[in-house]
Amino acid sequence: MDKPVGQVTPARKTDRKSIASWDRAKRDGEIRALITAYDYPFARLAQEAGIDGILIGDSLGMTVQGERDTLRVSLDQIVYHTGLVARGAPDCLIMADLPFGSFEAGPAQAFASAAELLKAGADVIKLEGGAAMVETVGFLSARAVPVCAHIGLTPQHVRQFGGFKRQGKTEDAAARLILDAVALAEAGARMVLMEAIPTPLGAEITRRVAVPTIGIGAGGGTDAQILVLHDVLGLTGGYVPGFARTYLDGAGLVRGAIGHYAEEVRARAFPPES
Ligand SMILES: Nc1nc(=O)c2c([nH]1)NC[C@@H]1CN(c3ccc(C(=O)N[C@@H](CCC(=O)O)C(=O)O)cc3)CN21
Ligand SMILES: CC(C)C(=O)C(=O)O
Ligand SMILES: [Mg+2]
Repeated sequence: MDKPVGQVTPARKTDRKSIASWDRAKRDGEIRALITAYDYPFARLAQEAGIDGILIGDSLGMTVQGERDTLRVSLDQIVYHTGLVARGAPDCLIMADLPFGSFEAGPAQAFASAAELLKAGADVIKLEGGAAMVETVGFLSARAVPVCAHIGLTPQHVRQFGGFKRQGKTEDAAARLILDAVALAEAGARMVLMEAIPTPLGAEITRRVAVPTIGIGAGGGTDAQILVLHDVLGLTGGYVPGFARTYLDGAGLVRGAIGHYAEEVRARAFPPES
């Protein structure tokens, strides 16, 4: 860690909320950083720390709800958490996940769900899927909904994949992901997020699409990086993907503080005598 805990980076003046600013950053070769967050205090801290964008990810099913996958997260839950995060980080790009079951039935279902997320404060909605989602992405894009297309390891496909498995490992699979990314961008996607794919493939897709790319476990060749908040802070109870980096022993700090408080109560050191 370079900085003491609690030190606040001065607010960044550069525009990081408008999608146009992300296009500009790609053009200028300026890399950007996103993180997930699910509530007001962490969103506020992320903005103060100078993060460019915040994702209200359906990973909250795992990090916040303690589930083993993301499948049971509801649209209402993402709407609720998006409101909290948007209030905490008004200067960051706010991206919200369309959860499993809220968009796959067709473009009309996707639009109704996406509209709820924009009303809750999202600047961009993210949906998982490749070629199968091209029509939906076109429909949303023509109707005022900025879309980020999520390809590669799409956790909502965990049953189909048979686990959280890295994608794009064969030449065929890599070629298909390139075609998917190009088709999604041509259909109107304003961003493409790639998860758990080989580094050269992440770089190749970044060159092939005009829109900004975001990578997680996709190597250093993407226009932006994203990680899950609880992994960064050392708060994830359970499996942390190998590509994540933990910058803080959050679990140790929190356990220590709560333990200290409980100890003082038992020792009658808290509350103080009045
Ligand atoms: N805490 C947390 N961090 C994340 O980054 C994250 C979540 N949760 N939940 C939703 C998805 C799932 N993620 C993952 C999970 C595993 C791999 C991975 O690389 N898996 C190994 C082993 C898979 C296996 O068990 O066979 C691989 O080599 O494929 C990648 C992304 C990323 N996302
Ligand atoms: C891991 C990121 C990309 C995500 O989709 C989430 O947090 O739900
Ligand atoms: Mg997600």
